Amino acid sequence: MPLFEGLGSGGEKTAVVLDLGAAYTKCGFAGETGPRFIIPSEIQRPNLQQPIKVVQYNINTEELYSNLKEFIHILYFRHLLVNPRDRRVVIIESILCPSHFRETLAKVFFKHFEVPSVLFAPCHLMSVMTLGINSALVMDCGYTETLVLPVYEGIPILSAWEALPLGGKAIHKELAGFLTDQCTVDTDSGTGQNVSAVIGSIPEDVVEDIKVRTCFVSDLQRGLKIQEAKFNLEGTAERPAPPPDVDYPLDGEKILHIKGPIRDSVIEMLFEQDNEEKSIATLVLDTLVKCPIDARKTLSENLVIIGGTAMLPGFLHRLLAEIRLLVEKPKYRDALATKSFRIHSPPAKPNCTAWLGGAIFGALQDILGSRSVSRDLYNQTGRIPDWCSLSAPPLESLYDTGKTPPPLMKRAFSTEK
Ligand SMILES: Nc1ncnc2c1ncn2[C@@H]1O[C@H](COP(=O)(O)OP(=O)(O)OP(=O)(O)O)[C@@H](O)[C@H]1O
Repeated sequence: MPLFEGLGSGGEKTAVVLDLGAAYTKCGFAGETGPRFIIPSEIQRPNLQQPIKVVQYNINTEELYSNLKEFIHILYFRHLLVNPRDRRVVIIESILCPSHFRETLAKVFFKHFEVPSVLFAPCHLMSVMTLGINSALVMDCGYTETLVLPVYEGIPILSAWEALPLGGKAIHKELAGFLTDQCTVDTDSGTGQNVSAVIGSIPEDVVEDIKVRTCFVSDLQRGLKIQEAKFNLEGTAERPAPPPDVDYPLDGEKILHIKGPIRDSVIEMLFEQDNEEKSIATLVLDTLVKCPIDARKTLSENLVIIGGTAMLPGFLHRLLAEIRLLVEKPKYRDALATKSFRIHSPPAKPNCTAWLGGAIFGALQDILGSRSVSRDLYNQTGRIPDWCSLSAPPLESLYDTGKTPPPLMKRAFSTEK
């Protein structure tokens, strides 16, 4: 329990802040400097060997409701150890989160856990809050995708977002392929054996561990040479000297020999341009081109990079070098109207920056009170305000006639009469 709660503030209890990511959930209390815990966004079912991912957008609502209910139960009663009815909730969400997912999540919180209020806060906007600035170009390079969204004077410019399905998931897939095709395993019965013959496929958590411990991002010159050698079918382009091979222990009894070239080449997929000439670096520039011309300089000088994949060693350095190379190309040179790019260092690790923004926002009790959706309001209307359902009737028109509507965002614990 946060220390300052016992100091007689007399107000409401600090809010729970939840960042439900596709790979990892970060959860803790508002006003704290980091999440209390980071756990995989998965649940185990006794009859299934594989864990079930909680963040899935293509399953039916009943199944999603049941998965979310089970997962949030674990959050409250195994990790947070607080009563859900006592605390507001701040949920960090992606702007690409489908309405049916956020509605099901809100239903779980309000109907099953009876929380007093819920606030959905966009992760890009929350990350900007950690720096005390109003405008920034935010790139989230997490598990499923890389998503760039500009925030100008505190308002996300939604029409300018750009995304690619490049993140941890894509890297793991490529790395798993390289490991099974190119590496060998030593066991008690012999050395240099084929990986798929000995262990079949490598589990994703092992692939992730190998990525985090052994892979890195090369600098621009080296990266370009690696790409050139990869796409040069005649074999005339020379690859730069690879890093040393690594022996990785598997199950405590086998040794996986990881080839050096895999360690640097696997991450290149983020920076290689695809058939449409897109990479994670072009996302930044394409977003800028879509922004009003007088906002571009402010945005390009305030880049904020969040998401766990940005924690790969060398990632930020390479991204900036790629951007500086691209701005000189004719496609961007004339269109951009800015050439200076700078990356902020937020006061948290990239995978927790959005959570920290939510924790700061959640600690501003008056603001939280006026911006959250209260349980009363939810019970009367049965839905939460959503910027993407603007064509639906306004919430006020949904109240029963003759009934006093609650204030749109009511303070659940207000002591005011
Ligand atoms: N120190 C690290 N070095 C490299 N990669 C890391 C590190 N820590 C986490 N990651 C990677 O970051 C990814 C998860 O990032 P993050 O927690 O931002 O994603 P998420 O919020 O769960 O997913 P999404 O943003 O798609 O919803 C995983 O692929 C993980 O392997």
